[in-house]
Amino acid sequence: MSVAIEACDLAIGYHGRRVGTDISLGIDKGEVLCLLGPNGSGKTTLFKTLLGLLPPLAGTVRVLGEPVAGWSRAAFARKVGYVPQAHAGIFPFTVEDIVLMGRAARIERFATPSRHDRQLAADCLAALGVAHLRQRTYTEISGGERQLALIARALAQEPALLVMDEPTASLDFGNQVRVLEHVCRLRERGIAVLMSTHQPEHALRVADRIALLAPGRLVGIGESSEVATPAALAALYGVDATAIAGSLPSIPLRLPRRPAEENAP
Ligand SMILES: Nc1ncnc2c1ncn2[C@@H]1O[C@H](COP(=O)(O)OP(=O)(O)OP(=O)(O)O)[C@@H](O)[C@H]1O
Repeated sequence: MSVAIEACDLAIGYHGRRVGTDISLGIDKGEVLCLLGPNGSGKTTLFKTLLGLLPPLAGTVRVLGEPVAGWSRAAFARKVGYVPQAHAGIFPFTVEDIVLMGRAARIERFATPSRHDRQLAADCLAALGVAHLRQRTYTEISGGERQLALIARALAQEPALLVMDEPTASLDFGNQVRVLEHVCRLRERGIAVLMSTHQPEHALRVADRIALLAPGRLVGIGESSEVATPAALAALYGVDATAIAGSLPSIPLRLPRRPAEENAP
């Protein structure tokens, strides 16, 4: 089974109000698909529907071959990681606690995290350059630091499929690059990644394929350089194509596979 997610003729929305219709897409293992679309076009709604957090208004979603509604939450959490848009949080957990929550589905009920779980949590934080935040209180760190903690939590899940909603939003330039490099590493390890971004240049750097979501419908999906053209992006965002052309990268970010990283978070 190489298909991680398959959505067919999906209609998405809330309480019967349709946000998007006729959405069909698939993601293979070891593939990065980036979703681009203007504010309010339905990216988060689509992600929540693909993850079974919102019921589809029509159509079907299969995750790793099974209908999304058929998964138990625990089994789903062992296979699928979700990085939501960073939220402030209300409970004063430490950052380590937040990351260990990613291990919850793998820890026996009533058991405490093992030495391995703690080491993995530390490794995930270190991989994102925020090992120093481990004992800090989640509600007392910056928005960008929270974003990195949520990505570390998803990595600690050791998922087969990772869905990330604007993972680079609110990150500084260095952390944006670190996260994008990490996305490339996940691909090398055979993990499927679905992510949204407001920065087409990020999508062009890491994605194998790009999907364009205009309000209400998918207007393009395919090979990144063929889909995210200046003309298509200009139409999607309602701006002049000449303003976009010079800002798009021509070289994708491809990291060499390093054996030592095979088992890294
Ligand atoms: N809980 C909700 N109930 C009803 N409508 C909602 C809800 N959340 C979002 N919407 C609406 O659904 C539409 C799509 O919103 P969504 O958050 O999916 O867009 P988005 O593409 O992720 O936007 P952004 O880029 O701004 O994060 C918008 O019109 C929004 O107002």
